[in-house]
Amino acid sequence: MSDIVVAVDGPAGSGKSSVSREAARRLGFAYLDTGAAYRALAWHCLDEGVDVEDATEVAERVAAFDYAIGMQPDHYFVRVGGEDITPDIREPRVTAVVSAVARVPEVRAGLTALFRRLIAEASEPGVIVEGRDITTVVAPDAAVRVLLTASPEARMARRSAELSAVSAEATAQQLASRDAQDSRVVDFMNAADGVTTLDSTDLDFEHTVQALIDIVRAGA
Ligand SMILES: Nc1ncnc2c1ncn2[C@@H]1O[C@H](COP(=O)(O)OP(=O)(O)OP(=O)(O)O)[C@@H](O)[C@H]1O
Ligand SMILES: Nc1ccn([C@@H]2O[C@H](COP(=O)(O)O)[C@@H](O)[C@H]2O)c(=O)n1
Repeated sequence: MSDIVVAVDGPAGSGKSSVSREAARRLGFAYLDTGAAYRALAWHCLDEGVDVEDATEVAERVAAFDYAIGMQPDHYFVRVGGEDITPDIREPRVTAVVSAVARVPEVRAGLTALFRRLIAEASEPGVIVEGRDITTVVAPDAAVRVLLTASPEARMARRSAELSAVSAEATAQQLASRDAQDSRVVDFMNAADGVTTLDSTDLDFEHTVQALIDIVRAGA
């Protein structure tokens, strides 16, 4: 079991995955991308022809969800039923439905239990866990708790730069719509008590990684 748990939450495009993964790599920590599990379950529902708006049907898929994720920063993978679906979970068709899957209470309970098990099983000296409800629900007792934010304009510009095939307007609309849907389920826009806010609006990637590492070293 890791001695140091670092919980990182924040809105879409704030840099949670990329910054957490790089900080974990430099610290020699494990890294857990929790959004990948919600995405993988959404992918699985689409693959099986499940109506993602039918909460009962979606909930039925959680108990037997055969999921595996790589937690080493340099060996990241996502598998369902042994099939590697690492790139597939980022497809727009998955992103479009993941919030509907993530709002089902049985899904949240099942995946929260899975995340806690994965955190407990990590053997590295520390683990950085990122998502939307890590500081408040999954690991509220984490040694270090961070809300990674950036202005909507900065987040949209960063996401647009990644998705050259999609218009900036469409990207902005998708990001805002996902944040709006997800905010109905968990509050990741405001730091809970004891959570440190890291605003990367005016920081480049390198400075943001360094700022997170500094927070970890000061708090652990
Ligand atoms: N401080 C920064 N300055 C510039 N670009 C950044 C910064 N932080 C992250 N990025 C870039 O912004 C993009 C979005 O980051 P990332 O995918 O890590 O966000 P996220 O919060 O995990 O998003 P989502 O919740 O939608 O998965 C990536 O291309 C990443 O490299
Ligand atoms: N702790 C979490 C993490 C994610 N979600 C849901 O999954 C979606 C995808 O997350 P990404 O970080 O990969 O973008 C996200 O939009 C949420 O619907 C969650 O609910 N809780």
